[in-house]
Amino acid sequence: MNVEQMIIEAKAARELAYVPYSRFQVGAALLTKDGKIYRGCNIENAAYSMCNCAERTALFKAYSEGDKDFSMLTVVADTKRPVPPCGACRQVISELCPKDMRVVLTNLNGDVQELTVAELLPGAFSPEDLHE
Ligand SMILES: O=c1ccn([C@H]2C[C@H](O)[C@@H](CO)O2)c(=O)[nH]1
Ligand SMILES: [Zn+2]
Repeated sequence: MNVEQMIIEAKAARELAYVPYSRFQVGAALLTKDGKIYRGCNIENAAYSMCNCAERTALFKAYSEGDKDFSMLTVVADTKRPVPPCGACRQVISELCPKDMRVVLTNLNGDVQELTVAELLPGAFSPEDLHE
């Protein structure tokens, strides 16, 4: 599975976004090490704080199906720059994905920014910090 195909998957996911409040559609695609793809879109709610981002939708779908080994995450939105994941998603990605995993951020203009999970959230609070 190559990056271009993963971006197509994220764009398809974006079409399903439920965004009556922000009108801001986001799509994500998460690739497992054995080649399965989980798509995610953002899903909003009239109780605004319940909104769930596309990245976390994809990750939670995979995790809840028992898939926990990931090799790439792509994210797309209609932004000027490649869409930057929010802080909450960076924290969740940081805990559930390998530190060296590729994260590919894009927009509808075809701009691409690629970074690793470690680069996405330097100094992340981690499970190792919980207990001495
Ligand atoms: O990387 C991002 C940034 C924002 N959103 C969602 C949250 C909310 O539904 C809308 C506006 O913030 O976009 C995502 O899904 N992913
Ligand atoms: Zn987010």
